[in-house]
Amino acid sequence: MTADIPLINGTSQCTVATFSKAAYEETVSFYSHFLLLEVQPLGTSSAILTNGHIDVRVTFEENSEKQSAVEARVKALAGVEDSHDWRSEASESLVFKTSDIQQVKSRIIGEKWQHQAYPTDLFPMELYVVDPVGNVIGVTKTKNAVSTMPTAPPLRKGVFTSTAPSKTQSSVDIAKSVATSQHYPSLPEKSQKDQKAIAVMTSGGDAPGMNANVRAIVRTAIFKGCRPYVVMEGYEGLVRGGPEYIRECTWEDVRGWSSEGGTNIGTARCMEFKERAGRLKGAQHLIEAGVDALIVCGGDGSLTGADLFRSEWPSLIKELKETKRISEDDFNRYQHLNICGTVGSIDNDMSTTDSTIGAYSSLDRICRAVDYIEATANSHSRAFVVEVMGRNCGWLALMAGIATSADYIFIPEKPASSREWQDQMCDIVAKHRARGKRTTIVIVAEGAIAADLTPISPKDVHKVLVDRLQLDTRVTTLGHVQRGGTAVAFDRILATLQGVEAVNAVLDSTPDTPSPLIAINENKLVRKPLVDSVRLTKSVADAIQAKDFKKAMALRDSEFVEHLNNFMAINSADHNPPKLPHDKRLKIAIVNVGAPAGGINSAVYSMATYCMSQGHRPYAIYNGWSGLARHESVRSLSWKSMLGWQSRGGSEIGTNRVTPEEADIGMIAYYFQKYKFDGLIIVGGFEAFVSLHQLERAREDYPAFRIPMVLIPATLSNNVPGTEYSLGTDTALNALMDYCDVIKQSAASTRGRAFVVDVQGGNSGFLATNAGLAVGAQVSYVPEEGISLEQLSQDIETLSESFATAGGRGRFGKLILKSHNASKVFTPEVLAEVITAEAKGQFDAKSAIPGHVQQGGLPSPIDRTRGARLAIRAVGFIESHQEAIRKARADDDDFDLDDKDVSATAAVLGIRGSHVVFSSIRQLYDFETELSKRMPKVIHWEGTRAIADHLVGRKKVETNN
Ligand SMILES: Nc1ncnc2c1ncn2[C@@H]1O[C@H](COP(=O)(O)OP(=O)(O)OP(=O)(O)O)[C@@H](O)[C@H]1O
Ligand SMILES: O=P(O)(O)OC[C@H]1O[C@](O)(CO)[C@@H](O)[C@@H]1O
Ligand SMILES: [Mg+2]
Repeated sequence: MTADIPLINGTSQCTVATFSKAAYEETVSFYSHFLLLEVQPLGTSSAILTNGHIDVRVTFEENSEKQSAVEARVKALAGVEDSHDWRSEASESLVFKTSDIQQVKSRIIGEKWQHQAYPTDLFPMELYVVDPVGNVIGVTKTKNAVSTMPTAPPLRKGVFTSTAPSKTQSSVDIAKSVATSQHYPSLPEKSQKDQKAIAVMTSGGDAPGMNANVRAIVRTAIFKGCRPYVVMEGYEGLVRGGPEYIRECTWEDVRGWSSEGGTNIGTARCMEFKERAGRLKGAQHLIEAGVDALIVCGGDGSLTGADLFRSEWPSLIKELKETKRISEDDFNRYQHLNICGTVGSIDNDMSTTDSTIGAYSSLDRICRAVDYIEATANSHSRAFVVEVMGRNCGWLALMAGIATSADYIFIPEKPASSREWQDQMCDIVAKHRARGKRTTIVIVAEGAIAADLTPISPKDVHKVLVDRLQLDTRVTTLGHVQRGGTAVAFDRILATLQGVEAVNAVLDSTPDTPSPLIAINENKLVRKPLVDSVRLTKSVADAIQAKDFKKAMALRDSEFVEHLNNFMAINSADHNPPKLPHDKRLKIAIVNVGAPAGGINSAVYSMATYCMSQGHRPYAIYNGWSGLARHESVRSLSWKSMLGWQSRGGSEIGTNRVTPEEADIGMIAYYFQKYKFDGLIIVGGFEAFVSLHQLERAREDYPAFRIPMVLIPATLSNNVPGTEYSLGTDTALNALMDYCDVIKQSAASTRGRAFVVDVQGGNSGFLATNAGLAVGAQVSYVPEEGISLEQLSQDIETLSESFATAGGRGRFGKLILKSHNASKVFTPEVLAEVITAEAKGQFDAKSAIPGHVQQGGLPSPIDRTRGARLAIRAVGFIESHQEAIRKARADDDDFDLDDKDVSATAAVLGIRGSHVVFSSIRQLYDFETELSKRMPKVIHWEGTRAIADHLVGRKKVETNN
């Protein structure tokens, strides 16, 4: 059958639609072959179905300026190679094979539906939806590339038989014909052949964040025009097979999952999969289900299994073919196993990634528990031995040790002989007690061992503390509490972004590309070859088994080693002799500037204790620059005075927003001179950034500032140039996320309600964007974009559609996050009123103001441990720049501020991509800062916004700026 679609002049600006989002999705999932065409004002296009081929014709106006851009875009959308001869003189003709139609579908439907990566900058457009037999079954709107699909009967048949292109027939006419047609098309058999099916499974111990990972994979697969599947119960589901265990999934199936703990698709430890026979069944079942690609979210064991499965695949399918369990066709089609790992495990034991999904949630549970224990331990002056999980890996114990300033930790990577650990632990604990500490916390990793590989149990430790130190001691085994509860913000965001990246990786993969593992290094997602990560992970375990602990440490990721060294240095502060000789010992000051942020106290505590371990003298400038200028508020920090700071929120040494120039820079220089500071660490946000700039400029007039100075960014706004991460952002994100979870629950219970939440962050949309991603908010409005009327009405329309689709069924609470500075006119109250009015009784909206709750109470483990790490790096910076600045300082007349080596001695310590870097304040202030906005020029989280939108199906209106 041949059906022609009339040519349409695409200049029409009307909104045309034929079906609702739900109907659209239903249609898409019913038909496997769709073609969406775009029609631009620049030209015309048509599609003709001829015997298994779709012939797309694109005709461009002569000499159109945008012609080549459009042409390139059409080519890209169609997935055609450059080598295709798709142009002829008068009109262009592009012939797709039927298999190519899928490409068109997957690219265009997916992208169009979510409006991502669409050429909105090029032209307004119209879209046709054409079913496999050539019927136009939908036309969507033209203006600003926003497709509007209000509720209307689905699947109206509209067969256009005119063979002569009609330039007068508008898209409105077409839509009307479609909508008023009385005939429904006979629905063809679902053909899934060429559409990629992507399955996801969770395996091994469950980990908070796995659900967010599954949600992101399912929705991104749909977004990309693929069919998502879930494999229930981990490898057990693969081995059992069938539709009960390998299930196709829909957009709605995963609604709300990012806020749920555990894994909703089940997990297992499957012994059968460890045998070849089990994997053979798994391969057969995957092929039977038509799955093209498998994403495994699990720990080291699961990914070892995945890697083995991948390497064995050719022999597995060969055997399946020879034993006639799969057909020749299937054998040919499933030649390669397209597999990808997203690492989900609380243990954080996979090499090559800094963090596994779930590890920081587990750490959060541990830190809370130890914080609670501290109170009772303090009351009774008791010792507690706390056992934490981590079978072969000490990451949880180590990080908990830093975050709670535990007295001693046991981890499998650094065992000692039985005598050694007993002596060392008793020595440290006894000294801490002698200096007035009333509590003792010892953290034991589940897999702790002595140097002869014999396990060390909490009972063994308890016995030593009682027998040798006569301490009143209790043991607490935290157990599965550590795997329970919902994921922290970091895990939700990591899991979500890794899920999106996993689908991208699967779609990019060719038979020649190695199977990837999606890792994170510092702040950057990276694809690593799965086989290498598995090999490296195994080599750590092998080295431990071989008692080669040095090698085990060397094979561990560098961040792990850094944390361990830091823990030992901080912990030895009060009793080991200082490391550095007298002539290398310095006087280092620390000051807090700006609003309080989680992790600041940890930075001060770690800086001071690390200084002590090195032999430096740490000073605190209390109450910021004004405290110094007015009251000479400088005190040297003592070990005992800082007990418990690690886990406290706010700023123990006091903070405010006053800059040196506002306070009195001359007085500040005088006190710097008086105390003979050799280095300065500033912890704070944008005012701290400005402070560092002012001090650096003032070096000209005040030699006292000719010392190394470093800023550790700390602000929930995360707007300090030179870093992608500021202390306090994680604490704030969690505080906001917890708040949102609670009100979302309320909204969901009421069924028809949306909340507009006011979010802090100055001119930075970081908090709103990332919290939006973590809680699955429908919309986030940020200062970088503002709130346009068009976008607002589009968002209200989308909200209405969603509520209409839900029809009062199911848990359906909606959140709208609004950065406080996104709009002065649209306050949360006004937004809520407008939305309620526009909803016309269908639903209502309320405003919610979390306010300073967002500054967080207890600092998150991420902020505590990063605070420690960055503070110690900052001290290292001051140590390593002494020589350069001393030389420059020697000749006062010749002190050259602009000398590169000199300006490098005043820097911001930041995380940029996969690196921790020091960037000179001069460079940042002069070239990388939008001063009037108090923002960096480059917004590093911009890409996250598009992902957050596509995961909730938000439609974006094109803006001209
Ligand atoms: N060497 C292997 N070969 C084949 N399959 C394996 C292998 N190791 C593990 N698996 C499969 O992966 C499953 C989960 O592995 P494991 O129990 O080690 O958990 P994990 O993925 O490391 O997660 P976690 O340690 O966080 O609980 C196993 O039950 C088994 O089905
Ligand atoms: O809960 P299960 O299956 O007994 O497994 C416990 C193990 O799983 C882990 O929690 C990892 O998920 C390990 O830390 C622990 O040893
Ligand atoms: Mg494991």
